[in-house]
Amino acid sequence: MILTGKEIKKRLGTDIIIEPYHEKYLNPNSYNLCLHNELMVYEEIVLDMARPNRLGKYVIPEEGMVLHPGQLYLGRTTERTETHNLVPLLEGRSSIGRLGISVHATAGVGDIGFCGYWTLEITVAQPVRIYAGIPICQIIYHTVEGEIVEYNSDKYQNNKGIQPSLLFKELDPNENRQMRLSFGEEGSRE
Ligand SMILES: O=c1ccn([C@H]2C[C@H](O)[C@@H](COP(=O)(O)OP(=O)(O)OP(=O)(O)O)O2)c(=O)[nH]1
Repeated sequence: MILTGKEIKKRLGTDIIIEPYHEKYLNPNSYNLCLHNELMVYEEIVLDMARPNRLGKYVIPEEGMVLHPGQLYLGRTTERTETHNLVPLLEGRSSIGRLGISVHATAGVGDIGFCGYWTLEITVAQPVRIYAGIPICQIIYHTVEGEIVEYNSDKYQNNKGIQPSLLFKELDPNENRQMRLSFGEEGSRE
């Protein structure tokens, strides 16, 4: 079941922490989260999922910043959230989607126990000017069934800001090479 706005409000300070919280962002069954003014853009032409990739940092100025199609922008929410006993889901807002702006790349599901700022994987369908501080997405809370094991990852838990992919942390370089060899890469097939 999805929590209503009133239930979200009732659980503030216990199962749900949203900092800062503003009543005006509470919806019938979600809460709007705002865009921070920091953005990051990968500087590599080809990203390597097995290694850290270089990033450029930008600050969205007062007059806004034009985002362009074909580019991935990593942003983050202004709000730090903590969720216990519920699954937090990150979703776009219709008004933002109607401008051709997507706020996540297929991964909108958060974990029970996730604490931190949400990293946004922003792409746009056509050039569009964005501004910091706008409510860009919404958080939805799902009740759960079954025993709970809280999220406790060394990748994204308790983050302090935008986090690029840390997938490389879970890849053992030797295991990874073996996998590539078995798929016939690196010039030989095993
Ligand atoms: O667009 C998103 C989606 C999720 N998260 C946060 C909440 C979530 O709890 C955490 C980890 O997400 P997920 O479990 O999808 O990532 P993973 O790559 O599987 O990481 P891990 O191995 O740490 O679970 O990142 C974001 O900041 N942005």
